[in-house]
Amino acid sequence: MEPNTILNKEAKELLNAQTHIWNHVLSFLNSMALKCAIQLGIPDAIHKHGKPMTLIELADSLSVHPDKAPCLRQLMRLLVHSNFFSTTGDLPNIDGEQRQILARKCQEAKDLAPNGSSERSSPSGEEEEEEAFGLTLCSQLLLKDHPFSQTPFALLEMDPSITDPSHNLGEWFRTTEHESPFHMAQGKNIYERMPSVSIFNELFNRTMSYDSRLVSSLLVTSNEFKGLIEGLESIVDIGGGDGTMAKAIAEAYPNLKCIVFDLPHVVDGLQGNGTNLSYVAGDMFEMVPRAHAVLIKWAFHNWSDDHCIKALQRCKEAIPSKEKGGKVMIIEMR
Ligand SMILES: C[S@@+](CC[C@H](N)C(=O)[O-])C[C@H]1O[C@@H](n2cnc3c(N)ncnc32)[C@H](O)[C@@H]1O
Repeated sequence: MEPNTILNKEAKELLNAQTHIWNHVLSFLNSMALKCAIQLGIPDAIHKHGKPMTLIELADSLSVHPDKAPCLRQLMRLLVHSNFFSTTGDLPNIDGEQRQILARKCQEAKDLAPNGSSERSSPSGEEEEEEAFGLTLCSQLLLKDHPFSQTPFALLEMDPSITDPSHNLGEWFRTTEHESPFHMAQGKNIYERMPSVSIFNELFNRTMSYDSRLVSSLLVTSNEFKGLIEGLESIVDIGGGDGTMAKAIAEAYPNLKCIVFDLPHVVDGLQGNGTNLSYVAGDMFEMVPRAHAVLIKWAFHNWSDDHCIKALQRCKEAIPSKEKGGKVMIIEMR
């Protein structure tokens, strides 16, 4: 092998390693860019427009200051790269002078537009920007009114109360008393904290409900699920939240008795359907309502192995033995 080749390979590997580190260090910007798109309402603005939007139209409809239009373009480029938006035109690099032109065009469009709308006829005689940003399936799932909207999930997981504790992960490893970095930061685990922060509680339950809508729409009528619940008289959804999943099951299988079991602050005040859906409040580490099967969807997600073993033991006590048809169904995080 040529010495030069060896040197090139090493140099390449070195640069790749450095790039790898940089990508990891900066990957939080992907999350924050997505959060910003949600905060600005970009998916809904494009959806409302009914067709892909040029940058100028977008900046105008979002009330982004014209000086910030070049930054909005960078944001959109990043989000196109991450497959959140499509683009009809090329996305060429723009230099300093082009940036100024873009900011000027946005300002002109804004000045000319009647009552602040983005409608304008090429104000400076220059060619209109060709690139226009459209929705992809991923950004459709971020629309506020989409039945499977992932916006609550995104806002929940990127809430500072969830992200801040991870800055102290190293410190957490050196302590014994805290079960999680969240616990170390707040002095409580997420479920103990929830009842006292109603906005967070509401966002959390909404997040889970939207996820259950999506999962239940795919799962409940599948042949695999039908096979699993065949012959069962009752099922209890452990940590079943607001009951979105159990409701879907109860509707699809009117002869199956469905129980939603969750902590009091989640299920208190929720009403069953008077026939095959009911709510029970309690603690899965103490006692689980009796049923022929237990369904566990994301319910063990925030708990230690010891906690999960304890809750599983309670679940086993609540159902008939396997020989008599008892079943534990676990639908965990993908
Ligand atoms: C991640 S959420 C999952 C909710 C629902 N299964 C879903 O997938 O949409 C976890 C649920 O477990 C509940 N939970 C936490 N600790 C519990 C306990 N000790 N007993 C019963 N439910 C509990 C929470 O209140 C929350 O609704």
